[in-house]
Amino acid sequence: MEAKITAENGKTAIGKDGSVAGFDSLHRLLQSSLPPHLFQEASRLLIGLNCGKTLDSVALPDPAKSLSVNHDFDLQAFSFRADKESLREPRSVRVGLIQNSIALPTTEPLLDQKRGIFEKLTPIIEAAGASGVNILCLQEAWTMPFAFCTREKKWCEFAEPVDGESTKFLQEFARRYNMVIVSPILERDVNHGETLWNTAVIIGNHGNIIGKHRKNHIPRVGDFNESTYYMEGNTGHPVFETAYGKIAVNICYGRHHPLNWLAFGLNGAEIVFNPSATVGELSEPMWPIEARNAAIANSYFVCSINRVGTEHFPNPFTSGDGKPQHADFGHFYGSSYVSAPDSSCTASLSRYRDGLLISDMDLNLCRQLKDKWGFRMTARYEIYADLLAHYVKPDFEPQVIADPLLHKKA
Ligand SMILES: NC(=O)NCCC(=O)O
Repeated sequence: MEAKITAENGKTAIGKDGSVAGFDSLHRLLQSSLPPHLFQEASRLLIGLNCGKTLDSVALPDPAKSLSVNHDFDLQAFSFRADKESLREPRSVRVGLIQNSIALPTTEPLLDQKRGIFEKLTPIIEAAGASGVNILCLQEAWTMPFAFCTREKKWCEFAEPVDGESTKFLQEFARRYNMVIVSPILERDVNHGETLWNTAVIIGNHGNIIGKHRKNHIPRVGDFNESTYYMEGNTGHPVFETAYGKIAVNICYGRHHPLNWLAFGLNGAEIVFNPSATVGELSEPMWPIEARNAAIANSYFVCSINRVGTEHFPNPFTSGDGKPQHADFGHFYGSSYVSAPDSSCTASLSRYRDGLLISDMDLNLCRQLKDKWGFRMTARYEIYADLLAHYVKPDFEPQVIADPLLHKKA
């Protein structure tokens, strides 16, 4: 495709459809615009090298490819290597991430909207199953539009108990494909007064529910009025030991909190999923950095997922910034990707199309990076524990040593 780049003087080249000047992603734009040797160099600088080489793409089986063509979703697959070890076998796992737009307008009956998403996701989950994915993760609050900008309470009807309809829907696939599935939903806790939480349900590869994790950090930024709906999570930083490795879930806004990432690492996570819902104007420059940095700092893989498209709501709302009322959040820019502990990462999925990103990873890479860089050994946790223990007390005073000359009269 010809590049139609129109960005000038700070004007954006993002198309109405959410494309980058007609391309699915920045990566695709560069690939199409640069001569191959320059693209290779740009790629090396932008997404790094894994064990000294560019990531290999992985050939997927024909049924998966046909599903992506017939149901119009982006399908990409990559493979991360690790060095061969003498005393341990490779620990290879195939991970799948799904990003998608909603299926029906937000004005349709809620049940139709939810079932529409189930229907839309079915071929994408089947493509993951046909590709032999071991662990699959969906996007944040995947069963519903991301209505938390509206502050209207009718959207609470989408909330489900951990063993509700969406879990039952996914348990079938988990059993059929021997696949662990991470399912981020709006949870209704029926045993505690029907309270609401933003929760990831972990479904084991036998269709069993292994456990759940509730989002720790809730945004109070822009139109993200999520604190109107549910409370800060109370499940700590659990790591789930699955048939395919130790996994954890850092839900969306938690990615801005380095200690949140650290805590999952301290509990032994090898892969941390970051199912998200975030929009271009707010966070797009942060998106390629934060998860990748977390993967490096904590010697684990991070799988970042963002939803796709612009969701319009029936009633307009304001953002408290003096700007005119509006009825959408802005564009959810997709761009799901995987980061490895050696600082390499995959190209991202489309900025505007539904997609399935598959990544093979040898989990031995986590310990290899710990041995190489020694971040855990050099971390000096005790001095930070001491600082934090003081900081949370009301009588804390910052350790500031002022230049005595600063306050002397001339
Ligand atoms: N869903 C959510 O927490 N979004 C907050 C916005 C952001 O973190 O980019």
